[in-house]
Amino acid sequence: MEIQLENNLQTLRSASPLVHNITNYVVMNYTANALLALGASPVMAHALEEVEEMVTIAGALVVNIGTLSSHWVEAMKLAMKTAAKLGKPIILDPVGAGATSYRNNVLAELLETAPPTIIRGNGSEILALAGASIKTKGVDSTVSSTDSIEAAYALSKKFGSVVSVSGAVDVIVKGNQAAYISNGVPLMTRVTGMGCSASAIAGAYGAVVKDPFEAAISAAATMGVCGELAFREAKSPGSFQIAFLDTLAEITPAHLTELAKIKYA
Ligand SMILES: Nc1ncnc2c1ncn2[C@@H]1O[C@H](COP(=O)(O)OP(=O)(O)OP(=O)(O)O)[C@@H](O)[C@H]1O
Ligand SMILES: Cc1ncsc1CCO
Ligand SMILES: [Mg+2]
Repeated sequence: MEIQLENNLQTLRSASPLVHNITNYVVMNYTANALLALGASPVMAHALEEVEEMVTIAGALVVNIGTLSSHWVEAMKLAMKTAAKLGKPIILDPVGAGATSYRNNVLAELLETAPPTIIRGNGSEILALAGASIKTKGVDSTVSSTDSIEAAYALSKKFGSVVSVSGAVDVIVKGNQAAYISNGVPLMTRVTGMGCSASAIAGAYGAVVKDPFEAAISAAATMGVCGELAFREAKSPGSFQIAFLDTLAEITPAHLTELAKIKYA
């Protein structure tokens, strides 16, 4: 399988798609900055009164349940329903799945509302979403991405979604296909919002790349390669956050093909 990493980044930058995010208070600002830095156009909107219109003008919808509450859930459902009707890609980040029963129940409702185009979460979240009785430590994973491959396949088959599991190796699954991306640096787990940015960037690629498997791979490779490049400049959490944003803006398509480590199975 040949992924057009370079073309996809160029297309993202020239199209600058509007990405509609319903995301959490913790990462809202960082996620918007990450999308802008890479070349997309973010909007954060969660009012029930406007999500329908916003999805209509957006290229993709990213739903992140990080700091959910009941009003937001209604807006998430309406936004997902609208995106599905309009054929726009839906990215679901099941933040904290497996930590509380409220999160698990809401996720079940969201999955019933509309099947996501891409589900992007860490190992624990993907296991929990697939129905395993796993206890996620708040929003942090307690298992490796490679321990959730079977869960990722099961979810992909059940919902027809691409499932992207982040970790030391990112595992991306669609049907019977899998891609393994060995980029990134462990420091990425020491700052908040890297996973949420990965999901938002999957939305940006999803808006411009037809095949969601390819979009998810491009997003994970972009995150991982940017992590490695940023780590050349910054070795501590605070400065790394800033260096990572700078790198999203500075990364060239050639960097991606030079540094991305992708294997297919
Ligand atoms: N040990 C690691 N080595 C290299 N890269 C990593 C490692 N762990 C995570 N990453 C990278 O960090 C990014 C975020 O993945 P992570 O699994 O931490 O997401 P997450 O748990 O959903 O994050 P959050 O909820 O805090 O936003 C991904 O791009 C992933 O590839
Ligand atoms: C720390 C945290 N808590 C709820 S959402 C969030 C951001 C990372 O997912
Ligand atoms: Mg996360």
